[in-house]
Amino acid sequence: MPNSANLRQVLTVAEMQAAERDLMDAGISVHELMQRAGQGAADWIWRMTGGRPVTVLCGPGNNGGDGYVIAAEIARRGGEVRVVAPMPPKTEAAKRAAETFKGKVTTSGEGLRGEVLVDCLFGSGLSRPLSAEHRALLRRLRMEHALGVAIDVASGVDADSGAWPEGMAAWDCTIALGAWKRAHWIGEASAKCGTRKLVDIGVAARSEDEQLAPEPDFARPAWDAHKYRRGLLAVVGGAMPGASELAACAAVGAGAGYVKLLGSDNSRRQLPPDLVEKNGDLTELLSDERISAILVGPGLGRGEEARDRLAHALAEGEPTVCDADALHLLDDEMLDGVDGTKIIVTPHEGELAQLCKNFGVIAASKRERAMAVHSRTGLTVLAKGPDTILAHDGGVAYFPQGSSWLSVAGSGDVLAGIVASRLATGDTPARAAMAGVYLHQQAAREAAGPFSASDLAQAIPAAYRAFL
Ligand SMILES: NC(=O)C1=CN([C@@H]2O[C@H](COP(=O)(O)OP(=O)(O)OC[C@H]3O[C@@H](n4cnc5c(N)ncnc54)[C@H](OP(=O)(O)O)[C@@H]3O)[C@@H](O)[C@H]2O)[C@@H](O)CC1
Ligand SMILES: [K+]
Repeated sequence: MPNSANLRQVLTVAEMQAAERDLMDAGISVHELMQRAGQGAADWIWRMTGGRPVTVLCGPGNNGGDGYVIAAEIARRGGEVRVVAPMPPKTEAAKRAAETFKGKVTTSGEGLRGEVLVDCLFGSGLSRPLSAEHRALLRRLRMEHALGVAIDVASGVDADSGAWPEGMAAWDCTIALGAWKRAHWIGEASAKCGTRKLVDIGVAARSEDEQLAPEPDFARPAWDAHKYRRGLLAVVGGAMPGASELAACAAVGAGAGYVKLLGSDNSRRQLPPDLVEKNGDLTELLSDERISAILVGPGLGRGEEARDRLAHALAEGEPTVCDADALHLLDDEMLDGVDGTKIIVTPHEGELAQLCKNFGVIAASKRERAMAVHSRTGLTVLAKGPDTILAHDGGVAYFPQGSSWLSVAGSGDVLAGIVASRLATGDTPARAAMAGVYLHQQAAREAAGPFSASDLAQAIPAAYRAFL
């Protein structure tokens, strides 16, 4: 994924329209933008499909206009291409684009069997749900073509929420025009848009409020590094030691120089050789000045003792990751006198709902819930799941979708360990969370599912190397 700011920004439909106006104010016509968008998309389609017969479904607006540019360009390159246009072009730019396509145009495409379907029925200008007729047309054409490519956003998708039209088949590829929209990264649309490509049409970086998280760029330890300088992470264990051990194992390979497990019992268990465990009075154990970050929550329990251990951990004022059980115990009372901006919470859907309840937050979508908890508390909120969303002091960050093999018990403990390890190295909460998600996803690639959570933890050093 490109790392420059304008190619990472995620724009709403309204922001995209404003960006388009800015470009026009700078003297670039809609026609020129459509040429850039359509030619760029045709380029990707040509590369992906290698000249196989293409059907372009064109709607009445500028998304349809892009479709005519794509069709004309494929024909110019010698490809076999036809257009299905259930409605004639309505906008000036689309009419002009339609004139440049000299090939076959039909209104229904009945009896057409092709190899590649390019969907330009509706894009970001969708103003109401798809009619039954349009749904049926899309479904039929999609079934009759082996490969489906959606232009900008799949027809019928709400570009701002990622809501997917019921019963609509998934696409193999979606080519975003000008900038990413939220639907490329969140909601059901993010899971069904297939491979994502972005065509740069010259939209400038407008704001960093919403962006695709940049990939981490790790460096080797400095020549004079030692284990404490690289970061000492304290993992506060609790009633169920397995989860905190797993998180600690994951943390070992993710950047911190030293990971210490602070247990709550003295029972002798077989620990992995890289883990150091200390038992005893938590306040005393946490008083080690060299500790640079704390992880608390996995296996903590939710009773009085757990509450007490969490309060002790937070009282240290160190950069801290709160996960799992800690997310049930966090509330205004627990955060009283604590600097929330130093804390990352890593909730899944259910835990995010619990946080909302604990902090009296009511919001409709996962994105809004994460943002509301962040603005209410100052916490950095990493709302994990198939569409992970990070609400942080710089705005909202989105991520490519990770492997579905990550849906395994203990996967969340591994993520918490990785994020905490990054925090221990001195990363800001936002950077630690972003790097953590990418490392977790890369570890899943390295472990090549199906894997257990401990296989995943073992794959972290290899994942780390991928970002060096
Ligand atoms: N922004 C940029 O910089 C650039 C944008 N570009 C492209 O423009 C696209 C946005 O174009 P757009 O605004 O013309 O909207 P689009 O999606 O074609 O649809 C609007 C038409 O569909 C109609 N309509 C809507 N919903 C309907 C429904 N359910 N059922 C039936 N009709 C429905 C609607 O009718 P109306 O609501 O007016 O009745 C109107 O006629 C964008 O996705 C990108 O591909 C690039 O070319 C260049 C740079
Ligand atoms: K489309």
